[in-house]
Amino acid sequence: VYHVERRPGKRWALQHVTFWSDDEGVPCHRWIQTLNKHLLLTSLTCAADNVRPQRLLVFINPVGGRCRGEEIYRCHVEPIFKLASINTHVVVTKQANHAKDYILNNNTEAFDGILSVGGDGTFNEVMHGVIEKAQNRVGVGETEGQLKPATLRVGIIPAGSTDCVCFTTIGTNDPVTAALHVVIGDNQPLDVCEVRTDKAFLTFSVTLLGYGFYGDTLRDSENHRWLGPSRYDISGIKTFLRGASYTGRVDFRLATVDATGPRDGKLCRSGVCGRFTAINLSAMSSSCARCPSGLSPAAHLASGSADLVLVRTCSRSALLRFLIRHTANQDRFDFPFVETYRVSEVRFTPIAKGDCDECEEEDEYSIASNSELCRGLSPQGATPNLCCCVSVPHTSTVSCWNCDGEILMQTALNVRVRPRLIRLTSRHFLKLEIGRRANSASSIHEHRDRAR
Ligand SMILES: Nc1ncnc2c1ncn2[C@@H]1O[C@H](COP(=O)(O)OP(=O)(O)OP(=O)(O)O)[C@@H](O)[C@H]1O
Repeated sequence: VYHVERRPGKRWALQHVTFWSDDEGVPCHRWIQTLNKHLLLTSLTCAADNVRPQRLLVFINPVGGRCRGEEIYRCHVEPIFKLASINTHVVVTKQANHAKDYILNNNTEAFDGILSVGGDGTFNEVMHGVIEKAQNRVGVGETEGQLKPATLRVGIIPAGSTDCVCFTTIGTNDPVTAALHVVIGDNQPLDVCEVRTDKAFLTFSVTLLGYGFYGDTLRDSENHRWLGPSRYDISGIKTFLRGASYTGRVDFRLATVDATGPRDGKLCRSGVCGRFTAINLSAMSSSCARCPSGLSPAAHLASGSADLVLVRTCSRSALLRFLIRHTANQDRFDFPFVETYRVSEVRFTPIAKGDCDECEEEDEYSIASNSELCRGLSPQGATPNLCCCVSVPHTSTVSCWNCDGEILMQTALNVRVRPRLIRLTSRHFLKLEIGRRANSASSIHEHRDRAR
């Protein structure tokens, strides 16, 4: 009998127990029948969507991370699925967007779920595919109304560079652990951020929307792809040394736990304006091996909100202290230049010259000097004539957005959290929630549901 054994570091391993019987009158197949019947009963008495999957569609990205996707799947995951009698249809992707197009153009009703073997980019493709399919081809993003939650579960077997989605949801980027979560039928709803410009839908995001520091780091890392995952370290150091900050206005709607409505008491904050080293919006804690507790450790997975972290312009030493706290288990928000909000909607606008009332004010944490002022056009020409307080030395007057590891060139964005839009084949680990989120009614409900 195969079973899951929990190991340190949130890892799960496959173990087995062998039973012997001296009584020849109890044939082996009766033991097996009884156990299978019991397993079936257990699944049926849990929530209906907790049933173990029997047929999965699997996409393998052969070029993600260290190009080990196929090897990881064949050596570590496929044997587990065979033991669990899960039938699979495997597609090795041939180019970007192959997985999304496949989902949209083929019948997926026969499957209990779709897995991506790769990094966050591959997962993102699969997620876009299932969300778009769930809208019955109405055209995702064409409407600003409700979006239908996707019923098909999506899962991730980590084989990428950062594997943020996997690490955040199951606590490790170990492929065997991820496969075991799939096998036992774990699933968890997940909020998704819908990203638009004023005119059009752009994309969905689940991990990080980062402007400034994380946007610049990603943009620079694209020049060093040949370095593999370590390109993020090199580019992170370069971005830190540049010390750029950008001017903009951030408007947002604070999240509350109640349903929305004209009398819901939701507050609408507007006009947080100034120079920012980083603007981060996380719909989940966004953790990875380097930053195990994540960019925003207490972000919920499925509460209809996201965590907005505004890092105002600051000295390099202050920024370094802020970044170092991400690697240790310390409060990274306990700095006077860091503001945090739990929000349901955000709008970001880069500020044009003359539009910023706060430019004249001396910023306590500013590292800009007049010699660093840059008044050129943005690289995209989208936001020309930027405010004179933009302190971007040497190169660019605007940053770009890092959207789950992909670059967005549009700088002015509207983001709305779409609650529980997809279901993930994972189990949210409770310790973090109980320890840090006990003051939230929604998390208390989540605990109660889970306890049931
Ligand atoms: N066969 C392929 N050839 C080229 N690109 C592909 C192929 N299959 C998928 N892709 C694209 O590769 C991109 C990167 O893949 P992925 O995100 O899985 O790896 P990564 O960037 O190394 O990992 P992470 O996102 O975790 O840092 C994805 O955006 C995906 O669309």
